[in-house]
Amino acid sequence: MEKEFTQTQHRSVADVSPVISVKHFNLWYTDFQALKDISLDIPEHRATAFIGPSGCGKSTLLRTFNRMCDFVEGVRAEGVVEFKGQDIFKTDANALRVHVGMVFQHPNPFPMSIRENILYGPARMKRLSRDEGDQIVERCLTRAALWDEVKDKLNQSGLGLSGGQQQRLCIARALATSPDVLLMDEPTSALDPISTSMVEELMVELSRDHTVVVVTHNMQQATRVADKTAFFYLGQLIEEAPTAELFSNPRETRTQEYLSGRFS
Ligand SMILES: Nc1ncnc2c1ncn2[C@@H]1O[C@H](COP(=O)(O)OP(=O)(O)OP(=O)(O)O)[C@@H](O)[C@H]1O
Repeated sequence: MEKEFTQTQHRSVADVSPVISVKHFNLWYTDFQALKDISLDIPEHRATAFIGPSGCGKSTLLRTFNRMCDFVEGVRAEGVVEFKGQDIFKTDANALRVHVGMVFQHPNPFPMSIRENILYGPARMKRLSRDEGDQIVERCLTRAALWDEVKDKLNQSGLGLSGGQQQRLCIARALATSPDVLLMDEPTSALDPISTSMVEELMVELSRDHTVVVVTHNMQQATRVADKTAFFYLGQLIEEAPTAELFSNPRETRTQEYLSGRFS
């Protein structure tokens, strides 16, 4: 039987430069204010978790980081979000998404081969030789801990893989443009425990040379993978701290109540 992933060795987030900086950020869906005066730094090459009850704005903030919110009609934002010191609303959104990749809750391979899934992004950035393509495919699938399972069927459809394999394929696809930041929106909520464990291990591994930001409803997952955790409630950032500190010694009453299961 596979061993459950049990990482709890958090890395320090003190004095780590932020790769994303949010300053007094507000966001409205038409008249509804979903994010209220958020200020937060995302440390580079660390894993950060967003936790909080349903509807508190975690996914909205995550989707802001690569301007996915641009696709929603009626969205209005105020305040600043910087990626590597540049205001993301003053840069080209497609260029931003090359550097800030996304993995969704439900695995969503494109209806094409495993190889084509991986090369989808890179092939749009430059013309690739067969060798270059092969190298990217092997590097990304190896990084996503999927190479050994699929190396003999790279030309088969990505849709033919199991749910857990599909999610690792989506992670490999997100890695193919060599992003600095990987956004993950409840990436294991549709997966079985073994696949969940593999993806959690991957998040920790990837956060050594990428920045990982994960939205999760699973408190144990946040403690296992994240170096820093931010707790949101009704569109506000209530508290952010190194993960061990936030879970063992929350400062705010609402954080204490949420962590002790008094509301969900
Ligand atoms: N496209 C949209 N149009 C209008 N309102 C939206 C839209 N997306 C989200 N909202 C609202 O904004 C608020 C924050 O939603 P969001 O999905 O960011 O919360 P969340 O904390 O990620 O929730 P969950 O944990 O359930 O995914 C909710 O009240 C939600 O109904």
